[in-house]
Amino acid sequence: MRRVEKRCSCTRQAITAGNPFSSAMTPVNTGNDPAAFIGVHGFLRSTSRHRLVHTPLRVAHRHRVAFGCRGLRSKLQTGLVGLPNVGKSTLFNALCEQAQAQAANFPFCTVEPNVGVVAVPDARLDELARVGRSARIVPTALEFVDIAGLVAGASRGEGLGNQFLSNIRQCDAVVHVVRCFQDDQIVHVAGSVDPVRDMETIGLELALADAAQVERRRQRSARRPAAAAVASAGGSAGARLMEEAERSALDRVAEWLDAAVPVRQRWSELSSEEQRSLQPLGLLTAKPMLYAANVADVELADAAAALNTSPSSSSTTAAAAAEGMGAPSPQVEAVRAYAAREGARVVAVSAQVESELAELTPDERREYLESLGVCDMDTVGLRALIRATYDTLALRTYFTCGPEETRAWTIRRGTRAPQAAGVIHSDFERGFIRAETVGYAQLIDAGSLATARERGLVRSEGKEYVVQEGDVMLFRFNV
Ligand SMILES: Nc1ncnc2c1ncn2[C@@H]1O[C@H](COP(=O)(O)OP(=O)(O)OP(=O)(O)O)[C@@H](O)[C@H]1O
Ligand SMILES: [Mg+2]
Repeated sequence: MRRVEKRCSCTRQAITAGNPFSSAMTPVNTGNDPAAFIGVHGFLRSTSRHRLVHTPLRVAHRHRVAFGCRGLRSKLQTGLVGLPNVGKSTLFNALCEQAQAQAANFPFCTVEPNVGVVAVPDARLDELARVGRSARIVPTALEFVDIAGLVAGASRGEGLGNQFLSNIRQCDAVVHVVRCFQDDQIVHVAGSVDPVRDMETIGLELALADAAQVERRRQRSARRPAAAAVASAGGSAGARLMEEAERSALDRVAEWLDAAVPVRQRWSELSSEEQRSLQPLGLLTAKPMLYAANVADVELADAAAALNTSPSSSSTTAAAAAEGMGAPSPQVEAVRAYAAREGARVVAVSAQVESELAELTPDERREYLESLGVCDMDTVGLRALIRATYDTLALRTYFTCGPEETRAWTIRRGTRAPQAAGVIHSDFERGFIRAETVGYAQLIDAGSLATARERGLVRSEGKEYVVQEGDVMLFRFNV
């Protein structure tokens, strides 16, 4: 078995997103029968009244993007957060299958945040492409951001300063990377490996940063003229209500943070006005978060077997034994128990294994993973982490499928059909007429769009339709 030495940066070119499952990017059966295509060419023809369109656009993969340009971002960003030297950049490189971030055995190796585009694995794409005889597959993608390590006191400017907290503020979700691997050669800023202490340290710094932010906001709103006075001076009732919502939200959140409770844990207790009033603050502990337990290579199989059980289960040892795996290490068990108390999800990864896999041929990968006792990479490592991140962000996928391509699109839960169409192009939203829609399972079962139509499975959905996970859609629009 070839073991790969630690990669240094700049040894490989940035490569396209989609490589976590690059086989899915290769063309599938193109077929010769246009009539058999889903979304036949007629859908692309313009008529005087309207056009029917399926995915004419090409995916715009980016390898480096301007950080913090929220208005320009097309993809949701997830920040990799944690203490220095816990493996964030190694994981980031593996996620992006590129060595664009410098990963090395010294704390504060990363200073500027690196941003990479990562394809979201989805086995349904292959099936759809087969049915649609699509020339290619385009998965949907997320952006990951490799953020500098935080240390105790970061909220007061310790370490490399609390500007890194503002890097986290720009993200939509957080993956907290926790070191569970023992290796005397790899420096730990606190001198020993203790994942729960590390989780508390980072959690506390984020809570302190939020508390300071909330306090500043409270002081500012105290300096504002009282709402009643504004109202009597002609201020709108809506503005007054919003101001009241903000005051009460700030009071409640300050109380939770005082007790070191992450805001995300109690977010649903806030009214929708209170939630809206807090949005501009970008509170760090309000962001969806999951833990990535970074384990040693030999621990990966056992850790994954333990952590893939439900976060609320009280013990994983029995579950692991039932799976025929060994018990997880005490570190992994401690991470699982801590996360369970918070109701957070944990995914086992080995940044080291992932970075080594990226250097191997498919046969070598299989051999290496088997030697580690890992049979199914979908349930451990990066694929599991990407999927878990997607779920943590409460995202949904719908598909478009035609001879040119089968493609996955990301929307937030609860998105209506016109806004879902707008993810493809703003014209589709502006001129939305209706969406021809069939569920993924029904389409696969029917074997072709024609058969699905014959069976009455293709519905014509209007502007109020809330797009469901796995919908396959064709948008009819007129601009
Ligand atoms: N699972 C693992 N097992 C063994 N070594 C690992 C593992 N994960 C990461 N490492 C090693 O830990 C060291 C630190 O990794 P890396 O530079 O990715 O940390 P980082 O969290 O990005 O640090 P910083 O915050 O300083 O940027 C590297 O030498 C890397 O090879
Ligand atoms: Mg780093």
